[in-house]
Amino acid sequence: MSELEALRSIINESLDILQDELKAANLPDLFVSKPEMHPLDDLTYLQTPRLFETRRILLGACRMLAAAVQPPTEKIIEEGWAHQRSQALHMACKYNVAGVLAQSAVDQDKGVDAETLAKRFGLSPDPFKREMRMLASHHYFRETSEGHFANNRISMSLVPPNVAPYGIEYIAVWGLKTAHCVVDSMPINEWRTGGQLAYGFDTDMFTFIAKHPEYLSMMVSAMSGLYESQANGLTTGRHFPWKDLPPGTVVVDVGGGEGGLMMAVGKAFPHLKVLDQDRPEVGPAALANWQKHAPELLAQGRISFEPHNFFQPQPRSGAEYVYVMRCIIHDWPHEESVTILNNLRNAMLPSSRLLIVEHVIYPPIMPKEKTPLLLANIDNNQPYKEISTPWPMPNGPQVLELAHDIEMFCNFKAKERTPAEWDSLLGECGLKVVKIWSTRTEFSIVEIMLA
Ligand SMILES: C[S@@+](CC[C@H](N)C(=O)[O-])C[C@H]1O[C@@H](n2cnc3c(N)ncnc32)[C@H](O)[C@@H]1O
Repeated sequence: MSELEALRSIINESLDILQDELKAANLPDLFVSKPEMHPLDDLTYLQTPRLFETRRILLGACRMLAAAVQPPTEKIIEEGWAHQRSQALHMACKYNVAGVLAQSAVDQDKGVDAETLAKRFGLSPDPFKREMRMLASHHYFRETSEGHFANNRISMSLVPPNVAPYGIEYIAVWGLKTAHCVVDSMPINEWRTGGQLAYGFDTDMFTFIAKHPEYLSMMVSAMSGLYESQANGLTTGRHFPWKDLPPGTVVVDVGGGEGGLMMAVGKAFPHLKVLDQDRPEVGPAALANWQKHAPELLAQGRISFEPHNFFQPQPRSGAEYVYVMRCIIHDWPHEESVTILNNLRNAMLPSSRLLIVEHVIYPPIMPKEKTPLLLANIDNNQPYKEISTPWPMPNGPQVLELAHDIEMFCNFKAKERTPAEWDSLLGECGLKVVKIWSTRTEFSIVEIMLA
């Protein structure tokens, strides 16, 4: 069978399974053009294991099919222009174009002409129209007739308070400038990160952005929105068995930020207490977050904040503690990561567990054997586990996870890790992996104990 034939059959079979899964979950078929969100677009929606895997495989197969069909030079040049798309999305978000087009006065069949929209935003009509047209050609909006634009399902996710606009602001403003310097940051003797070269600072990034409220708020909004929406997928008992932890266990979130993950854990598991450790200046924001979103946890005394510097010894040691770190180690170069992990290792007992929640990278290796499509074998009543990708698709596809990996290099000369890289780093710190739990989010949970 040729690659093209194999991809055709993967796509056909996966589409059938996708539609069956949607039907079984009482969900409408997926679509692009209608100006409304699909229930699956709610980032807190927890998909069945088979639905999640089917979408993952289908997307990978469609991307590979496009690579087979598109002339290679065209693909290379098209993707090289990706920054234009990113800036067009930035324009759409900055002026809340999708929000304006979602107003009830807008005729969704006709849309609004670019000139009216541009005037409202104080922009030149012709370039505005052309930016919108480019977005429409990538299915972000609809061009309903020449120069008239309306929302579709994709642009509806650009309407605040959905999290996508905050992500785009970070990517198109901060991320673009740091990415521009990434190649210059790669020579062996260049110690500076892409971010340091781009913005001209020589401290770590957290120190720099703490002094620049415009970047700080951009990052906090992008991270908290995206991270919070993943909490549901991380706290389901189907992944790490939180529910089996003994009553009274205290989950210590090291570098827990505004405490979103701990709030989700505390709400989902009433037998647990949660403790958020972070830099002292983060405490008031965490408290305000819980007062607003989880006053009951505060009243029950099950959630609290403790100032702690993770470069200092971990003060909480004992059988009642489970440690969590989400998106911490990936922010630090090797030496600092070892220090942070050693501080935790020194506090851990043989029975202790450390849960690192990060993007685990599975390299996109081409399959040597002809793995069949295994979607139909997935049992929705069993815990979620990634299936091997069918031939001829490479392992993965992990487009988002790998983008985060490069972003960690741009910002910190840090990284996301493969399972082998986790073994190596943890081994250096007297720790070892118990299990890597896949979740139906972009994160995995790496369960760790003393070696
Ligand atoms: C990427 S955020 C992750 C926040 C949180 N774990 C989450 O997933 O939502 C990194 C966190 O590390 C914290 N941090 C940075 N340096 C720290 C230090 N030396 N000690 C403790 N926390 C620190 C920051 O304040 C920030 O909250």
